[in-house]
Amino acid sequence: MGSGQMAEALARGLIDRGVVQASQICCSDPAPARKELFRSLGCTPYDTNFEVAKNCDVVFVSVKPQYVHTVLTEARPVLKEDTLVISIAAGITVAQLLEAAGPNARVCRVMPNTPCLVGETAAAMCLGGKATSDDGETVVSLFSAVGKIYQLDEKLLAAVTGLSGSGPAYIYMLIEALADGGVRAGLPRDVAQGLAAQTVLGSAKMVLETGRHPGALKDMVTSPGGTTIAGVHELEKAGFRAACINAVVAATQRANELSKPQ
Ligand SMILES: NC(=O)C1=CN([C@@H]2O[C@H](COP(=O)(O)OP(=O)(O)OC[C@H]3O[C@@H](n4cnc5c(N)ncnc54)[C@H](O)[C@@H]3O)[C@@H](O)[C@H]2O)C=CC1
Ligand SMILES: O=C(O)[C@@H]1CCC=N1
Repeated sequence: MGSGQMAEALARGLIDRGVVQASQICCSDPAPARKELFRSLGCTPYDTNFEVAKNCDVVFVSVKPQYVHTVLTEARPVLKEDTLVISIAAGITVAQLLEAAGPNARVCRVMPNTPCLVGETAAAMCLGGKATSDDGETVVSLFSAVGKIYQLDEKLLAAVTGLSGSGPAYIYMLIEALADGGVRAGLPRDVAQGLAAQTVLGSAKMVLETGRHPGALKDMVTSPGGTTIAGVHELEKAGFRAACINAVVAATQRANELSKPQ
C-alpha cells in the first residue's frame, strides 16, 4: 500500500534477487504513473488498499507517515488472522499501527533504506501486536535477501531512521562533494565520480570485513606529513564530524516528531 520510491526499491530488490516473483506482488497507489511503473515490473496494481490487503499474506505499508492511519483503516476489514503487516513509515509506532489495524493485527515495523535496490540495505525491525517469532523470521529472510537487518527495541528505531534510513542521502552528498573536489583538482567528472563512489564502497568494506575501528583504518591512510593529514585537517576545521553527528541527531528528532499527531 503506497508504491513510491521506497516501495519500488524494495520490490525491485526482492524481484531481482529471486526472493519473490513479480507476479506475487500487488500494489496500490493513487498516482497512475506509479501503478504503471509497478505494472511494467510485472506486478499487479489495484485501485484500492482494500484489494491489496485482501489479496496479500504480507502487506507493506509504504505511504508517508501521515497516511498510515488512513490506509490501515481501509485494509482493516480484510486483514486475516495470519496477515503480516510490515510498516516502513518513519516514526509510526507499533501502538499507532495497532490502533489503525486492530489490536489483534500481526505487525512489524521496519526501517530500511533505498540500497535494498542493489541488495545492500541497512535495516532494523521490531515486532508488535500478535506477530509471532515465525513472522519475525519471515521479515528477517525477506530483508536479509536485500541486505542486513537488525532486530532492536522499538525505542531505537528513531535513531536507526536518523542514521541508516536517511543515511544514503548523506553519503550521496559526500560522493558528490568528493567528485566536485576531484573536478576542481582537474579530473574529468566521470572519473572523479567513479573514484569517489568506489572509495566509499571500498572503505565501507574495510570497516565491515576487517572489523577494525574506523579510526585505526584512517590512521593506516595517514602518512606522517603526507597528503591525507592535510585533507583530514581541513575536514576537522570545517566541523565534518560534528556535522555528521548533528545530521543523525536532527533526523532522529524529526523521526520522533513524526510519531506525534500531525
Ligand atoms: N525513501 C526512503 O529512503 C525511505 C522511506 N521510508 C518510508 O517509506 C514511506 C514512503 O516514503 P517514500 O517512498 O520516500 O515516499 P513516496 O512519496 O515516494 O511514496 C509514497 C507513495 O504513496 C502514495 N500514496 C499516497 N496516498 C496513498 C494512499 N492513500 N494509498 C496508497 N498510496 C498512497 C503516493 O502516491 C506515493 O507514490 C514513508 O513512510 C517513509 O518514511 C523508510 C525508509 C527509507
Ligand atoms: O526522509 C524520510 O522521511 C524517509 C525516512 C527515512 C528516509 N527517508
